[in-house]
Amino acid sequence: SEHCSYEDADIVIKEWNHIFATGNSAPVLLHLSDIIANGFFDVEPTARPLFSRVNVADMQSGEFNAFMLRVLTTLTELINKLHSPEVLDSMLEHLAKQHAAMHGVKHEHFHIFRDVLGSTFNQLLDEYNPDAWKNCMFGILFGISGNLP
Ligand code: HEM
Repeated sequence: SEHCSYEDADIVIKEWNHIFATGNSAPVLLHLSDIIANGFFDVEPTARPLFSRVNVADMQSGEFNAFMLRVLTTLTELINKLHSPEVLDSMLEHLAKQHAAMHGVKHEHFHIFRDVLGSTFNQLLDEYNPDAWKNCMFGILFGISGNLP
């Protein structure tokens, strides 16, 4: 199924928030950020200039780490709203507008990002149910990127 069921959402919420239950989430988030950013730019090096404002030239910099933490913190907020579709949709609509205003961000980038998140979480989360994540991330990623060129 491609629909994020209540049970799928429960699984994703639990598997993601396990990071925060450890009590030492910051290094885990930074490690995930690093793997995700490198994975994304390995596949799509031409997207690097889109992130020059956040100092992608030095991916260990405070600016780039802070940017990646904003993205993962936002993803956390979205995941935690999977049971509240109206709130989730309004958050996604806001993110869709922000991303649409960034020249050069394309729908295809979100397909790459989806695959990189999937393989990263599959390897690094303590528990990862691929079907639940696939079903629920579809709505999140499509909600941000559905109207992009
Ligand atoms: C789950 C997926 C994503 C989430 C939750 C997300 C979230 C965010 C957030 C919170 C910001 C900062 C907005 C601000 O405060 O100014 C941002 C900026 C940005 N995002 Fe995303 N994003 C996602 C995927 C992507 C993808 C796949 C791309 C691909 C090109 C992308 C490109 C950008 C760019 C270029 C910026 C602006 C960086 C800057 O500040 O100069 N995002 N995103």
